[in-house]
Amino acid sequence: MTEPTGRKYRVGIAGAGAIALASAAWLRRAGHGVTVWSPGGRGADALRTQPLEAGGIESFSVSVDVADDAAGLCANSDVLLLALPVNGHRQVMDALLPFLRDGQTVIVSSMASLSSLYLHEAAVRAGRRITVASFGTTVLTARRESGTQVKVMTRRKAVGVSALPGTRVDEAVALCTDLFGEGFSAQGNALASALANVNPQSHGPLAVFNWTRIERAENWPQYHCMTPGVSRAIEALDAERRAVAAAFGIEVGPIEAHFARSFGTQSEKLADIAAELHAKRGGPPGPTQTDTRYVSEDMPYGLAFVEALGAIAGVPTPATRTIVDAASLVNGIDYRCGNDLIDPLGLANETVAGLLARLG
Ligand SMILES: NC(=O)C1=CN([C@@H]2O[C@H](COP(=O)(O)OP(=O)(O)OC[C@H]3O[C@@H](n4cnc5c(N)ncnc54)[C@H](OP(=O)(O)O)[C@@H]3O)[C@@H](O)[C@H]2O)C=CC1
Ligand SMILES: CC(C)(CO)C(=O)C(=O)O
Repeated sequence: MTEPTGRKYRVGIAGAGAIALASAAWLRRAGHGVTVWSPGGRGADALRTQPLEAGGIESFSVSVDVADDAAGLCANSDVLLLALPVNGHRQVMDALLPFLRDGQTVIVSSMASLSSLYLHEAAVRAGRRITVASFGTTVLTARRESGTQVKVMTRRKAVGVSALPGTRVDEAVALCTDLFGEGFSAQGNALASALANVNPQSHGPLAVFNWTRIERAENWPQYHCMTPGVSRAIEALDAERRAVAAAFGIEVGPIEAHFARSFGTQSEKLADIAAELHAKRGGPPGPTQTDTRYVSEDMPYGLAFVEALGAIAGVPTPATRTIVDAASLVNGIDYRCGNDLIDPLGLANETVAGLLARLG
């Protein structure tokens, strides 16, 4: 196991939402310097004058710095952490790129749709030697409660890390361990990280089959509403995710193992895991806005991406297609058109061997 060295870093966090604020609080408390940047410009304003308060599994408050723009964030940081929905990755990566320095590492949490490959290839074209590390999930789970308050629900015990270039993966694991503590291990490549992200497979059916609750802004405990039927749909999507990964020579564990690793669940069947989580935690509440990232992020960047990979590898993905179609129909948005990474990554003309070669 990699042990922390005790080295302290200046960490720049792009994002001011739940995971950005939770990570800021955890890193600052561990003694790292932290600067936060809200890409829209306003999300971190209150932190200029007030402390950041963490609640949930631990309660404490810290002070963090706030950057005015991408240039200020990069100038003040040894390491960058991207903590925002994947819808914003391309735009934020484009904003950061001119200011990244050789030797810097950018950690993408959580990564989907190979956004980290987009950044790494853009950096190479610009003559920059950076490392892009990816998690297919987050270290913490959290909800933002206000501009200065975040509720942290979990610190995951095990998180996989991949790197671009792939040769930098051990350094990426060591860096993450220095920042957050133990529990990080090397993941094969960035595609393994992207396909280890199970949010789309769980959030997709959860949102589609609870859509009236979302539209009516009802209070619905997410795991209580992950009923046996919804769990069956999630299992079907999960089987397709794993089949697509296998076609690229990547073995990803089943969603049940993800829940056991992240939340310590004991049950074997997904519906029982959901019941266990509901009994243990009662939450989190399901989303109550129709632009929830459970659809706006997880459909285009998660499920439509699995479909695109399935098309490359000749793996059918009918259950995934059904959920993307249903979400598109019910929300009046074609989620297959909403992924701004598939085109610049050139996935329409890619092959299995060609894509794997770019991840080395
Ligand atoms: N919360 C959780 O427990 C978990 C989250 N994740 C994943 O982690 C990532 C971050 O999640 P979370 O922090 O909860 O998300 P939030 O919705 O809380 O993130 C909000 C932040 O993202 C920025 N943002 C949102 N959309 C865009 C965009 N299109 N362009 C630029 N910036 C944007 C906002 O910008 P601004 O400041 O300008 O308003 C804000 O800073 C997501 O990929 C999510 O799926 C994964 C597992 C658990
Ligand atoms: C907290 C949790 C587990 C809920 O699905 C999550 O992954 C998210 O919010 O994205």
